[in-house]
Amino acid sequence: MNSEPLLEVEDLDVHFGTEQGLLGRFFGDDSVVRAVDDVSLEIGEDDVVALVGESGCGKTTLGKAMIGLQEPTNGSVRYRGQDIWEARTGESEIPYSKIRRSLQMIHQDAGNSLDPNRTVFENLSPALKKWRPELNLVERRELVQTMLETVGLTPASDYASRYPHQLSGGEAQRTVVVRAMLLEPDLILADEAVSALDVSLRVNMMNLLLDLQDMFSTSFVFISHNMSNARYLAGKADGRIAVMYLGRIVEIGPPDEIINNPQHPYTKSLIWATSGLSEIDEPIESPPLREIDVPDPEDPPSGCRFHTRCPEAREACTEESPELTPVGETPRHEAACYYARDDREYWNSDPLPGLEGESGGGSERDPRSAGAD
Ligand SMILES: Nc1ncnc2c1ncn2[C@@H]1O[C@H](COP(=O)(O)OP(=O)(O)OP(=O)(O)O)[C@@H](O)[C@H]1O
Repeated sequence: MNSEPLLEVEDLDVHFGTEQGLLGRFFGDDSVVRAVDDVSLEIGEDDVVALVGESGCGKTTLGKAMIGLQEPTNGSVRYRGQDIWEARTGESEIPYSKIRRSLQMIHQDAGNSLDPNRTVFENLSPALKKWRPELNLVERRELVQTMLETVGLTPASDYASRYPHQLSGGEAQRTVVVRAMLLEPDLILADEAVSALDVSLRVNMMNLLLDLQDMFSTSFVFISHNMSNARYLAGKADGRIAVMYLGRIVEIGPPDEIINNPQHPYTKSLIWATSGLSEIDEPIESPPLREIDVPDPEDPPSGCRFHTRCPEAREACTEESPELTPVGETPRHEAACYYARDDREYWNSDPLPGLEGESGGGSERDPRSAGAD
């Protein structure tokens, strides 16, 4: 990975106001969903990050903000040093059109993003016409067919003249991937790009994305609620897994570390929920959670947002939200958890009611009992 980041997300918030009606507004009840809250993340050249977390934790919102499709409430996203939203709204060193072309997205529902009344070539050609005006029709056709061949849609001339309804789900998805790749982007956001496919096609599709990533050195952000897929994609590409919970990244690191040496209790619960994932999997009957229900994102818990479900939670966790900090020996492994970093204030505070004396309270890791400072 090159040292200069391709994308820098800094202190990013994306908050959505919710419809309250006249009465709610009159009484000042302006509820806000903090879909993304204080997220910082760097994506390098030729870098791969798999973003995982439960439904509604903010993965798509963060992804869209990263490629300029969602306006931040606070904070910034910079592409090669240029603030994307400043570029969009005014003067900039890198024109917004260049940024737009460089940051592409592949949606889950490929079929719907193709025009049903146009052939594959006609679906793919307009973007080329716009962004590669130097190419004539013959050259555009050649390029489209070469890319169709690259993704295994052969004979390419046959596929180029098909209509979307003549494609299977996997073929439509490959067509959408070609459309994104034709623009030679620096980064592709693949939002649940394989989850709509049959299980048998998923691995093929993931392998294709990895091959393209390798061939063109394109950076990828894969959004997935599935830890196995995240591990496969980030593992093969020597990338990272970022775990999101209620708008925040709570742990990030190399896939082997995240899976076999998770530090955040939420990551542990995700791994628990995915059978056969961890090499150190010990059969635990019940989920490593105090509370199954996810809190209301309009009214998230104070302090660490996971504290209401966390088996390691102490009073300190209800007061302040821990920052992502390096954990363990492995570079690039960070967790936002007091327990993971043997925080003194945490260990000096009381376990939450109902957790006193439980094994989950982590007393055997208490650095005070080990004589740590
Ligand atoms: N345009 C919007 N207006 C209001 N709330 C929104 C909007 N978009 C997303 N949200 C809310 O923001 C939160 C995060 O949504 P988001 O779609 O980013 O989560 P996600 O992790 O991608 O979920 P999923 O895996 O189900 O797609 C959710 O509570 C969602 O209801």
